[in-house]
Amino acid sequence: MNRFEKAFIQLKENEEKAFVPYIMAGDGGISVLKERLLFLEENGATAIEVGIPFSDPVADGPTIQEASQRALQNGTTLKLVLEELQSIRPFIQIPIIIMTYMNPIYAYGLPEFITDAQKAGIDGCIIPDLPMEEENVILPFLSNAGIEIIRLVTLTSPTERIAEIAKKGKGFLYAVTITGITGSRSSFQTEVGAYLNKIKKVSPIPVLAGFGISSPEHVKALSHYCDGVVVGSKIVDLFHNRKAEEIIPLMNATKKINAK
Ligand SMILES: O=P(O)(O)OC[C@@H](O)[C@@H](O)c1c[nH]c2ccccc12
Repeated sequence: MNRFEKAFIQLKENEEKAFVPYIMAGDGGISVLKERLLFLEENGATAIEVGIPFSDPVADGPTIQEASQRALQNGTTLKLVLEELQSIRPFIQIPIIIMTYMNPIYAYGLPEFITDAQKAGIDGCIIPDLPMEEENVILPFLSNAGIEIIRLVTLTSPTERIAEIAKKGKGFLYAVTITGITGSRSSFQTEVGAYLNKIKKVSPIPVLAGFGISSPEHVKALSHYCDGVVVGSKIVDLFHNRKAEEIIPLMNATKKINAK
């Protein structure tokens, strides 16, 4: 049983929904990564997405683009992050997911990336610019290393494609809730509930909603239709502005006591 399966069984037993925060590694310096991961785990994160800074994050909005720039200016590299995660791994029990584009992996060297990600104890990867049709460049190596690909589906994905993608994974399915890039939003398209219900019907693995989620109300509303949420920009913003305590009510919105 991998860490994802353990995490989701725990959620089911606690009758809670998943909360997966995203942070940018190296934003605030690589030295704060451990304390931020510990803080998120201690406050109820189901798993954590660790972003690798990149000069051309095409799927990211301004908040994460700026975090990426700060991390790059701090001298953050994929190698540095994997080394730091290897030293942090023994202290963190929940799944750790690397969020990176393909370019940093190619620049690092695919075999070396797989070796070092496995040494770091990474459980999953989100690679937004790797469509399912092109996965075979890396999937066999990740599978051998016990690393899951967390796949994305979007509002415009046909149902058959959603079903096909959902059947390939073992971690969770990432349902993107808006047509566009990452970044906190004030509202969602009305059909997002029906969209999440449709995905839940065809997915054998947990479905998490992500993009634009930035308040406890959003967390409750969207996790009603699926197995939980991913929150990135809001978390990046709160850490950057030294308001980490405001992350706690966001996470608590997925807890049983709040689930109305
Ligand atoms: O920032 P938001 O709107 O809360 O969305 C989550 C997102 O940041 C995180 O999952 C992520 C960061 N970069 C990405 C690129 C593609 C897909 C997902 C991501």
